[in-house]
Amino acid sequence: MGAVITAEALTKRFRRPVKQAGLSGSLKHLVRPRYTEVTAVDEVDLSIEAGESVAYVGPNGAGKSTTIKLLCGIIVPSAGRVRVCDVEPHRHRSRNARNISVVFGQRTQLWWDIPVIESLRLIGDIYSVPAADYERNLAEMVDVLDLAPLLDVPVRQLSLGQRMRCDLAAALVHSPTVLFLDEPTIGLDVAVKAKLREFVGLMVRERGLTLMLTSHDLGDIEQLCPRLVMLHSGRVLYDGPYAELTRRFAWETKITSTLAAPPGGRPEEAAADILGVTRAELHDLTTLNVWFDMRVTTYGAVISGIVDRFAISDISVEEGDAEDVIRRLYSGDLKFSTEDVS
Ligand SMILES: Nc1ncnc2c1ncn2[C@@H]1O[C@H](COP(=O)(O)OP(=O)(O)OP(=O)(O)O)[C@@H](O)[C@H]1O
Repeated sequence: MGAVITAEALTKRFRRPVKQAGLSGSLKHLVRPRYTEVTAVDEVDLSIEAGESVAYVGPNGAGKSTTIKLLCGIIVPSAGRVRVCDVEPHRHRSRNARNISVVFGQRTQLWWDIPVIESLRLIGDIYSVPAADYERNLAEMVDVLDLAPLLDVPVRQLSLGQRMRCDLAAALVHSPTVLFLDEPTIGLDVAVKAKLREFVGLMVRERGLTLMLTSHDLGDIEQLCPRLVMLHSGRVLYDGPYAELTRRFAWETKITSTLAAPPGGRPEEAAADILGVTRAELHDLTTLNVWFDMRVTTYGAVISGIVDRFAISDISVEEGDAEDVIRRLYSGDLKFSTEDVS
């Protein structure tokens, strides 16, 4: 099967007003408005095949939501090309809407005051789902998501986990080709998270659903998405297998040393002086954490540098893994060079 989602040099720029603080700032802005331009999505290339599950990750402000909005046709690109199921989303919004579904962990698409089953029926009607397809779809989702006790309950009376299960069912009533999940497991307990992931995985396997997921939850990514697209400042920083992230980015390794006694002077500076060390921190008087770049030095050289400078009673090494890379990406702590940005 061919690509379901394609983006070529997809770019979205926003104009943001520049205002000085206070009343005079607001008045000046009224008289002579000034704007600055923000490039939220910057020449992004993407090609996602039917049935693929892709995690779309990046720190706050990286451009994830803006990309999803472009793919949903809610906003118009400033430059570049985008197609979802052979439709230009912003030009044919309702045709695009038939092919996609979006679930936001923070918001519901169900009607707050009416029973869940009524919402599902309404969605079926809006999308003109044939009655037999609707019944078959509903029966499968009620079964797999264990919805039977919830169908007659108004949405406002549901717990977050119950509501998310219903929201997922609602998203799939019209059998979309593409599902966008935005932080689907935020705030859910471990058991509900597991159930949701299992359900989404099943839909991908059985229905050939194409999944694009944004999540801060590494479990979601690890369990659902073999492929990961990492975004930073609107640009694609990495696009490849989840498993290869470590080789590419986890070159920073940590050595934790327990010092025999609290060191005098400036221990962090002394440690940072060792070739290849990227940073050093002292905790609880005698715990010294040193991070180094595996591409420029070796464990042996760094350990001997530490031993030369400090009296050590214990030492341990912690290699980075994919989880660590993503955690550092989200915290803004991931170090990468401009060559990393494609
Ligand atoms: N309507 C808008 N007007 C002006 N700037 C915007 C608008 N929407 C987004 N931006 C800016 O575009 C950039 C990307 O925002 P976006 O919401 O896509 O990031 P994100 O990766 O989804 O972040 P988060 O994880 O915080 O949701 C940010 O700098 C944001 O301030």
